[in-house]
Amino acid sequence: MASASSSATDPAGQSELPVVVVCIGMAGSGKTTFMQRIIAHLHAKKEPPYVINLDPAVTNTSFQSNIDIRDSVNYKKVMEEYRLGPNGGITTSLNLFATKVDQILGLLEKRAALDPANPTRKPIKHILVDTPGQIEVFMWSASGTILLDSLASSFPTVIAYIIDTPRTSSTATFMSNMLYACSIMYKSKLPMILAFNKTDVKDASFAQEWMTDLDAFQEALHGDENRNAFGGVEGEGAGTGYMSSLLNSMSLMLHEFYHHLNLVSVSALQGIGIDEFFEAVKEKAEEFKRDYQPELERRRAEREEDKKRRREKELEKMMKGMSMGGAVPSSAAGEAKDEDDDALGPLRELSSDEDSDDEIDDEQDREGLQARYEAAMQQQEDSITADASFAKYLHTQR
Ligand SMILES: Nc1nc2c(ncn2[C@@H]2O[C@H](COP(=O)(O)OP(=O)(O)OP(=O)(O)O)[C@@H](O)[C@H]2O)c(=O)[nH]1
Repeated sequence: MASASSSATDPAGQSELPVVVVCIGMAGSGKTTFMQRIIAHLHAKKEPPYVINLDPAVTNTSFQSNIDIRDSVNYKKVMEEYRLGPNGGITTSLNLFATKVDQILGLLEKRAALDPANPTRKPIKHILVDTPGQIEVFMWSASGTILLDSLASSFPTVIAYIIDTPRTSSTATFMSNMLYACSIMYKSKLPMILAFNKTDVKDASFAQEWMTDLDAFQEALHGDENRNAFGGVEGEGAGTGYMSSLLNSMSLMLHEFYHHLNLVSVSALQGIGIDEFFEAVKEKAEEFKRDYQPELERRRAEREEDKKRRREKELEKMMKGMSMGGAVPSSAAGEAKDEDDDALGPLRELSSDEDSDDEIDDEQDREGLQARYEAAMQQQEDSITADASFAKYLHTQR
């Protein structure tokens, strides 16, 4: 796995590592239109990006993805099989897809390097990731964290938070959006760009002012208060006084957080501000290498150590279990796999110039538990898929 720490080059030292831009935005913020716009922009610059769709529930996107979660996971089937609602279906689909994270990274690393067999093909410069509109499902799920952490441990990674500017122009909606952005940043621990979208309808200069001048925000707050914009009766819980003082305190707290953000005004519809957006991406990628990388490296080393300890413990337990009860019936592993097989298919990559070996088969997934156990003994660097199967088996043995 390439490490984002290895200066800015891939393991072979052949090319600059691409930047991962993860687009996050509330439903209706214009995330899909924005994705479409930045993809078209990069194509026009003859720097086609590598696109990953992580939204299993999206019915149609106006752009093509190189890796699409929908090719591997059947969201409707997941809901049916596990009797889940829409959000549970998205979470479980992401969980299933997260077991393929090593394969995804393998494909990305291949595309990030020069290909001696195809010297005319330029290594990719940008990896664009689309996420579900249900932000919390992605940001606060274990699989969302695994996917983000894995990307960030291999490539400089930046979050682009898309905001619906016309719907963020009151002090209360502005503040709630900023709190959301703040929670995403602290959860992901990644540099963030705020893309104020739809500026063809409403200019984002008010946001720029509120983020740099605390007095200006407080003045706007008093204005809203005087217009009784918050409703309610003072002193009765949700009334004017309460809301106003809450927003005031939050603005004091968030003022420090604003220093870490880049704000860009864009219109995905009209293509305004896209060059500025990519300037911000460049800046944030540098910031990632300078400020975020050391912390990520430390966390990754900690996780690896922890994983190794747990694996050794599990193997020890397994050895004991096998010597007492004989070999594990292969049907146990087979049954467990069958359950997932219906909903989870192999990872596919859309590529016009790749050989068919880019369609990664799941041969290893199909091996019995015994074979997986032996593989784990031989390879210390086994995949998450094997870990998950082990954990599943051990769980059933408890
Ligand atoms: N005026 C204007 N409208 C925009 C802009 N970007 C997107 N829209 C509109 O906003 C609406 C929502 O856009 P989408 O791109 O579907 O937004 P989304 O965030 O992907 O929404 P979901 O698909 O519900 O998650 C559509 O009607 C778009 O045409 C923009 O820059 N300006």
